[in-house]
Amino acid sequence: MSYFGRFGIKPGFVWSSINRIWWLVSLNPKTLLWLLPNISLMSKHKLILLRHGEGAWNKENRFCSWVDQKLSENGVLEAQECGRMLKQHGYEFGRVFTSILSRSIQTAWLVLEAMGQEWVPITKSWRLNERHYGALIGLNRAEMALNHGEKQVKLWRRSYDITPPPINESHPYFAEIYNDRRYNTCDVPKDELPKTESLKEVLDRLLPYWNDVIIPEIKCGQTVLISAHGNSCRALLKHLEGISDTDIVKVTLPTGVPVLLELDENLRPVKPRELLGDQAKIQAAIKKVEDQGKVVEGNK
Ligand SMILES: O=C(OP(=O)(O)O)[C@H](O)COP(=O)(O)O
Repeated sequence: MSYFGRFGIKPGFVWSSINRIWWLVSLNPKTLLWLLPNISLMSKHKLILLRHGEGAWNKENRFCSWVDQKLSENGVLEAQECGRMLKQHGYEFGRVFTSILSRSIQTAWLVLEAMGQEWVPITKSWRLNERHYGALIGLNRAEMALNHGEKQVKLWRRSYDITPPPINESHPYFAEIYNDRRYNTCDVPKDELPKTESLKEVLDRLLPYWNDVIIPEIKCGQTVLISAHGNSCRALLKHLEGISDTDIVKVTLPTGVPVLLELDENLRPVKPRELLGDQAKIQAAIKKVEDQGKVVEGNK
């Protein structure tokens, strides 16, 4: 799909618009002076999506998902650095949204603290939780790749509509997750909470929250930070950027790197997403996350 196609813009429309603009400018070059500032006005809202800083199980290469883990020492530094960078860029958040998992909440606290914006309201919902990885929770990705093949692990991790086997009561983390009282506070009964999810199912449970709770804040003019997880952020990116079911496989987010989306008044992106920070470091971090699903050399 073309770049414009991702945003639902047909190629014919793009060419006819370019021709029309060219025609206007050739009639009167001063049109350019009017056009340039107005193009930048198309961006009405700035939204920051953030995968939390590194958690203890990111480091151990285990599927963490709904297991509640705190940030590692490195994750704390990543979140603080992210806050300092957002402050330098002049961001002033009006609302922050997190999941109900500690690593996303702790990241939001550290970011706001580094920005001197601790007072900004934080709203939490299970609907921003990481994808429920079902029976895969707690397992090591590299060992899974050795036992099931790298291709299968990539399908489980990155495909749109493949659902891993569900978690059941014999799973070592079942009780820890479902006896946790945070799940009594959800807007669905505990026994209706997921036992596994594809990315599609993450989007299905996230969208009502995005539409009913987050969008109204953005439309009121608030600059919003969503501090969430690799896959809940991927699901939202897929929705906002109109990424196809096949292309979403190629999207991987590193920890602690803010993703800037500039949206028009209808909350459609006006330019490609921007991962803020040192681009070489960001590419290396993305590769590191992708490589988590590969067999470790010595074990082949
Ligand atoms: O807990 C997880 O994501 P998170 O660290 O963003 O919360 C998942 O285990 C991420 O795994 P993945 O990168 O294999 O999708």
